[in-house]
This record gives sequence, C-alpha cells and structure tokens, in this order.
Amino acid sequence: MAHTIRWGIMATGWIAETFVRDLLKDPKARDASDVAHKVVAVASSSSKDKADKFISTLGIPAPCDAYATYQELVADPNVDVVYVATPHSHHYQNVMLCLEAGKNVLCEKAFTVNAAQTKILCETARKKNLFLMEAVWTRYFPLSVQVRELIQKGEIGEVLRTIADTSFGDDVEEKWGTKHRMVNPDLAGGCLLDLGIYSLTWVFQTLYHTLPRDQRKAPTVTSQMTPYHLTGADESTTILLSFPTSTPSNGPHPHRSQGIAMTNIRVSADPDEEGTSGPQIRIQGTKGEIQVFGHPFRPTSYRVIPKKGLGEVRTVEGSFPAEGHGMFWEADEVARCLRDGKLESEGMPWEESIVIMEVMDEVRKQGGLTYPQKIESTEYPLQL
Ligand SMILES: NC(=O)C1=CN([C@@H]2O[C@H](COP(=O)(O)OP(=O)(O)OC[C@H]3O[C@@H](n4cnc5c(N)ncnc54)[C@H](OP(=O)(O)O)[C@@H]3O)[C@@H](O)[C@H]2O)C=CC1
Ligand SMILES: O=C1OC[C@@H](O)[C@H](O)[C@H]1O
Repeated sequence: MAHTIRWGIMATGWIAETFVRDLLKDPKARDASDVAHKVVAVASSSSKDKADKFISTLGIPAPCDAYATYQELVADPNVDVVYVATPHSHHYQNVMLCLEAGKNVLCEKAFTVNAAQTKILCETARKKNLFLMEAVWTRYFPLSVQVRELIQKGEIGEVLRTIADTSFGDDVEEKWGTKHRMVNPDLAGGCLLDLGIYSLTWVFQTLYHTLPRDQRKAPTVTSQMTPYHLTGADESTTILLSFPTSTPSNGPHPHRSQGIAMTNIRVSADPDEEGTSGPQIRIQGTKGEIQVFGHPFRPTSYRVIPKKGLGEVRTVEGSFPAEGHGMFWEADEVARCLRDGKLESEGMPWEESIVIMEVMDEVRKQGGLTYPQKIESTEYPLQL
C-alpha cells in the first residue's frame, strides 16, 4: 500500500508550477509503488484568484483548497508538508512560518540568504520534531545516485578533483533587467545563489558526501565575483574549494581534493545547446573520470572513462519518466522520510546544507556582495 502524503504549495510562480506538474505524474511510471502524492492546498500571496487559477490550469484534482495568504495555508490541518517556492530572500521567513505552525517543509534552493538563517531553521525543525529539507532536486536523480555509488565503489579510484560549470549565456540586461529575482538584490539575486549552488552541489556530492560522515570536512575557499553593473548582484562567480586531507578508502596516501565551481549568466557552458562544448561536470579520480552531460541541475547522461588499460569507456543515458521534469524524485524522498519518521534526508543532510551556505557566505564576503539587512536578518517575524 503506497504511503500518500498531502502537499500544500506556498507560492504560484514558475517552479511551483513545474513541481506540481511532476507531483501529479503517476509514481508507477518511475517504478515508485511505495509512495504517492496529493496536492490538497495552494496559497498565493497575490490573491485567491491566482491560487484558484493555478489549481485549474494544472488540473489538480479536487479537493484542493485555494488560499490568499500563506498563513491560511500553514493553518490547514489537511496539509502534511509545505513546498516553499518563493524567492530565496523570503525562504527564512516563510519556512519559519511553516515550522512555527507545526508543518513539515521542503524548501527551494538556495535554502536561505545566509548560513545563520539555515542554522536557525534546522534547529527549529529539530526542536519541533519536524521534517525539513532543502530542495536540491538534482541529488535525487537516479543519475546522481549512480554517480555517487560509482565513486564510493572506487570505480575511478580516489577522486581528487571536480570541475562544475552552471552557466547561461544570456543578454543579461535584456533578459533579466533589474527587477527579476535572478539579478535583484532585494530578492537575494545573483548567479551564485541561483545557479552556483548546482556547481557546488556537484563538488559536494562527489568530494564530500561520498566520504563517511566522520571524514567530511568543510573546505577552504578562494573565489572571484563579477558584479552586474545595473544591480551589484553577481553575474559571474568562480570558486576554488580545497577539501582537507581525509583518509582515502581506496588509496594508500592521504590527499587533499579540489573543487572548481563556476557560474555565469553572460557566457554559456553549452552555447549551442547541443552539448558540443563537452561535459559541464568532470569528476576526476586516480583511475579515471566521470563526465556528466546536460545542465548540472538537470543532467541527462554520464560517461565513465577509465584510465588507459583499465577498461572500456561507457555512456549511461538518464531518462525522465512520463516526460516529467525530474522533481518527483525529491518529492518521493520527502514522502519516504515522512513515512519513516525522519527529520532530515540522508541525501541532503542539514549539516551539509549549512556547510554549503557557509561556503556561499565566504564567497560573498570575498566578492563584497551583501544583501539588504532585512533579508540577511535572522529576526522572525519580519515584514519583508
Ligand atoms: N529547483 C529548480 O529547478 C528551481 C528552483 N527555483 C527556486 O525557486 C524559487 C522561486 O523561483 P521561481 O519560481 O522561478 O520564481 P517566480 O518569480 O516565478 O515565483 C516566485 C513566487 O513567489 C511568490 N512571492 C512571494 N513574495 C514575493 C516577492 N516579494 N517577489 C516575488 N515573488 C514573491 C509569488 O507567488 P504568489 O504571488 O503566488 O505568492 C511568486 O510567483 C527560488 O528560490 C529559486 O531559486 C527556481 C527555478 C528552478
Ligand atoms: O534552480 C534553477 O534551475 C533552473 C534554472 O533555470 C533556474 O534559473 C534556477 O533557479
């Protein structure tokens, strides 16, 4: 019998729509018979009409309540878990609202504006015995799980370097202007928090998460940031991460590993959108390399290249069952965690979200990027 969870959706923007479309797909199409999803409530801070329209446009089956405030959503006793899909500037206030009301939460990336906010959210969830997860959906792709398993099995030896590039070649002024959340400092805009997080995801899930917990150590960070001339938010950021020595499971000598995480919204990592530029992620070990193709947030295939004489090159294609976007895998993880009484997901533990937020804090410090005091604040409640 499938364990069904009842979702409340906070906000009706682009990603909320994409996530809900995936929630409505039949789990059997992705071989998930143990969990199921229902969308029972949607809230829009703009108007009830907007929530109603969201429900009808997406064809969410009745009963599904529409609310004109987020407060009403978190007070709904039918909601098991809230999906927070507001801009990152608002995550701290919105997640606190959910937790204070006793709701479990899946919150979009970037989790918060800074690490201090993330720490308080995790502490609050722990105290209130509630589930909380940063929605880093890519980690739950079968492709990501397979890549992590290959690394842990020693397929490419000791992994010493990961290079990841999440970059869009946009006409920034034309496409994003000054008000869009991608570039608007009032909404914690900039490519680091929006896209750089995926490059960091690949660095962390290959060089950090694959180690036993007691060997995961925060990296040192060196970085460069280029501000967007119209708003000051970053339009380009490059980070060099150096992970401290850990005892390798498959090699005799302790080594440091390095990650290079790049993001840019003015030059693309895949200009012709055909993959001609090669992989956007390269994971390099002493016995070979794994290359990952497609956007780092939505990878489509990977290639294992053993060192000469150690085996054959092989390519593994991913797939998106039922023509989904790929967000249902993280939703299934939430359902399983709730079913099993877990407060956090092993795939994206609180501790790792905090370390990654600390890295981004340090990168912003080095690059001189600060956001308005209101959205950096840990005060709650605060009207933004
Ligand atoms: N996992 C992924 O692949 C993606 C994740 N994201 C993340 O999701 C979040 C939302 O992004 P996205 O859906 O693209 O953003 P949108 O601008 O499309 O939607 C954000 C929604 O948040 C609500 N909102 C509440 N307060 C504000 C405010 N002050 N300004 C703007 N919107 C507000 C609005 O919904 P309402 O009026 O209904 O309350 C709005 O529609 C971000 O944190 C982003 O990083 C985004 C894209 C992809
Ligand atoms: O999380 C994201 O992934 C997909 C991108 O298009 C989007 O800008 C970003 O927020």
